[in-house]
Amino acid sequence: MSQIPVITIDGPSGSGKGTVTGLVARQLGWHVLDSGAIYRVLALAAEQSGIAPTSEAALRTMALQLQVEFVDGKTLLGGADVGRAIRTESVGSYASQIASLEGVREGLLQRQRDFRQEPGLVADGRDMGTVVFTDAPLKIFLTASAEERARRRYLQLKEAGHSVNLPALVEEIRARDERDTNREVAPLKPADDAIVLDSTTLTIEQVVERVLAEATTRGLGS
Ligand SMILES: Nc1ncnc2c1ncn2[C@@H]1O[C@H](COP(=O)(O)OP(=O)(O)OP(=O)(O)O)[C@@H](O)[C@H]1O
Ligand SMILES: Nc1ccn([C@H]2C[C@H](O)[C@@H](COP(=O)(O)O)O2)c(=O)n1
Repeated sequence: MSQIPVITIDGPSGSGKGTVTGLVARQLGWHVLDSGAIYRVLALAAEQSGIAPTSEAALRTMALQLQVEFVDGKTLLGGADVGRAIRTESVGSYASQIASLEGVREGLLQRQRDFRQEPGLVADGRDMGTVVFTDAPLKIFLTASAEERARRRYLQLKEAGHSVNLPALVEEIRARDERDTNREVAPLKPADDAIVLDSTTLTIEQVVERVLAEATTRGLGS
């Protein structure tokens, strides 16, 4: 397998993976893979085409042909900017449903591995350490309580101008955890060799500092 280094950051929704991934990658000068964004774009495309979240064969074909690009901080689907549209809880929930299908995961696997480019990659998702980059020299499993994650998501969505309801968000996050953790294919769980970090009472800076310290210990990014 490739020797290009990868740091995997897996964990449940709202644990801070995306934020920490971006900051760690910036500090190291590495690339970023937001694998959840790819699942979300597929979910949006499927919704728009009226494909049911259970239509595995159609979703696998769509996964293999998906015209998704990440350009200058924008997420493009067939050239259209869908960065805002994919961030709703409804698309997140649809993404979580289709992500339980083996055909969908297979259809997206190589696309994710192609992000492994010099000088290195920080990969954010649910199965980065357990399936996609099993040989990563540093694997982090980032978590936080469901209430704290819902609170963070509430503030984030409100700030982005979405109308939100905190108790509904807690329920939504719990339902998504349940689906992501209990699915048969690539369930959300720490890799055996992952470092588990609970960020419930940590600031973003503290989490980033800890990840960078673990990277330094392994001689990464120096
Ligand atoms: N340690 C932290 N303390 C406080 N707020 C945080 C912390 N980590 C992340 N946040 C905030 O929580 C929100 C969710 O974080 P982020 O989007 O990075 O989570 P995520 O795990 O990538 O979620 P998802 O998997 O659903 O995309 C953001 O607004 C972020 O600024
Ligand atoms: N590697 C991944 C990334 C994402 N998913 C699924 C599960 C999530 O509920 C959904 C949206 O991801 P998010 O943007 O919230 O990180 O996509 C997955 O199964 N595997």
